[in-house]
Amino acid sequence: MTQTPFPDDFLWGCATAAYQIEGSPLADGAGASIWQRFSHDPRLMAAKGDTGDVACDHYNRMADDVALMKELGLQAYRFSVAWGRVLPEGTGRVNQAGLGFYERLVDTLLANDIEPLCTLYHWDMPVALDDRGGWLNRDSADWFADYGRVLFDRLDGRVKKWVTLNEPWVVTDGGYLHGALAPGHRNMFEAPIASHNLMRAHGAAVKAYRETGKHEIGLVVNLEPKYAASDSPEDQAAQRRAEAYMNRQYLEPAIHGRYPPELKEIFGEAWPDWPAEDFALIQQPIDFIGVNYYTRNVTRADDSWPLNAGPVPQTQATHTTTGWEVFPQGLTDVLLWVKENYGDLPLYITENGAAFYDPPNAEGGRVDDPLRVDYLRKHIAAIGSAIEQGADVRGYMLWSFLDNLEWSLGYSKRFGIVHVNFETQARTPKNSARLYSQVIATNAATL
Ligand SMILES: CO[C@H](O)c1c[n+]2c([nH]1)[C@H](O)[C@@H](O)[C@H](O)[C@H]2CO
Repeated sequence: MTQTPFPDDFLWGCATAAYQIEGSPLADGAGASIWQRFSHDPRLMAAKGDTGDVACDHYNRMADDVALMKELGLQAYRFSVAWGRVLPEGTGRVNQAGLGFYERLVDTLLANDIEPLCTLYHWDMPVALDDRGGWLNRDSADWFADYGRVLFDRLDGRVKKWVTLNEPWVVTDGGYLHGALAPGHRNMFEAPIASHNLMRAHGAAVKAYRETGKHEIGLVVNLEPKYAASDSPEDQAAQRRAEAYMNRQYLEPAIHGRYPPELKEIFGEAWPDWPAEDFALIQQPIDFIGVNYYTRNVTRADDSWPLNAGPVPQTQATHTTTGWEVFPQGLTDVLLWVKENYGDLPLYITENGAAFYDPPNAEGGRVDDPLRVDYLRKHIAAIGSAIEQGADVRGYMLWSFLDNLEWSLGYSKRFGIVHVNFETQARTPKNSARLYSQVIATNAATL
């Protein structure tokens, strides 16, 4: 066994999101979100009948869940706020009961020496705002900044690491282009507009934070490194298109104040001419980049796929139950890619994990998940390799603390290191949780 020590102040935690774990989406005056609407619509929801009405019942079990985080040795916890709990109409009236839940969560985390990392937007826009155009409305930047101010005013200081958006790419590709996620639109002309307004909202929230905030705020992007299938010009071009569309579309404007040129080629007439002043707003300086990494893509020119860029199946590799290749080297590569292309901003892995088949019930209080143990060992070692090569990685938020609602795929895809019996709500740490506790205790990767 070889050990790779991590920096002394490296932050080990887990990540979740409000709609995936909380349940009680309309409790205590909360306003419904687009995921409440989407999950209850059998025309839209792939896993029909799986809604966030109960989920992991975290809204009622928060104190016990934090105690379990403490027992496992977590040093940090990345959660998201349900916008509609705090602002039921999305703007204006503050619902103190909803804000109070997050204040209790933060205080309970701090009382257990667990650092809170707070994500403002993890996909659950209030329906009241979606009915006003949602991310298609340029006013969404102001709505989002005002929502951020409510949280900054109440929690900044106790929360010292803020995230504006979780994965704007998934929000627009899933929610506006392909319709697989809320709000379920399928419109090539809408996707760039939603995408651009999300980034304007990101910038507006960062700007609002700088008015009073005394700590750190960043952006979380999903990065899937694209490896050209061959040196052919066609495959090289396909790799560039795929990389621009998924991996550069948000970091380029946030860091460099521009879009990759490939996007106008990809969207054609659906790509607007953006007002120049928008980029000054979007490019507000941030304190860190959050990287969500799950897998890679070997990319070839293939006109049966969008962008004329399709995946080359890696049939020799292990795959997760979501169909993703297990490829730890991709995490090392993508962290170094961020450093090379976007400079030396501190990086956090804000999500990494895997869904493998786990039994619905824990037999005798144990859940053996060897594939997840192996996945975590190798991906944590991959981070160590990136750090050794100069990437300034500051922390790792494992996805996820609990088995939870995997969006339109429902409860069948289990990402948790803690098993949830959704009949009884019993929590059972899996063997991967025990491994993670060892990693945290030793502050090292062991392979
Ligand atoms: C396509 O992979 C993305 O990076 C991604 C994967 N995941 C995510 N984004 C989301 O941020 C989480 O809410 C999901 O539960 C999680 C697992 O699917």
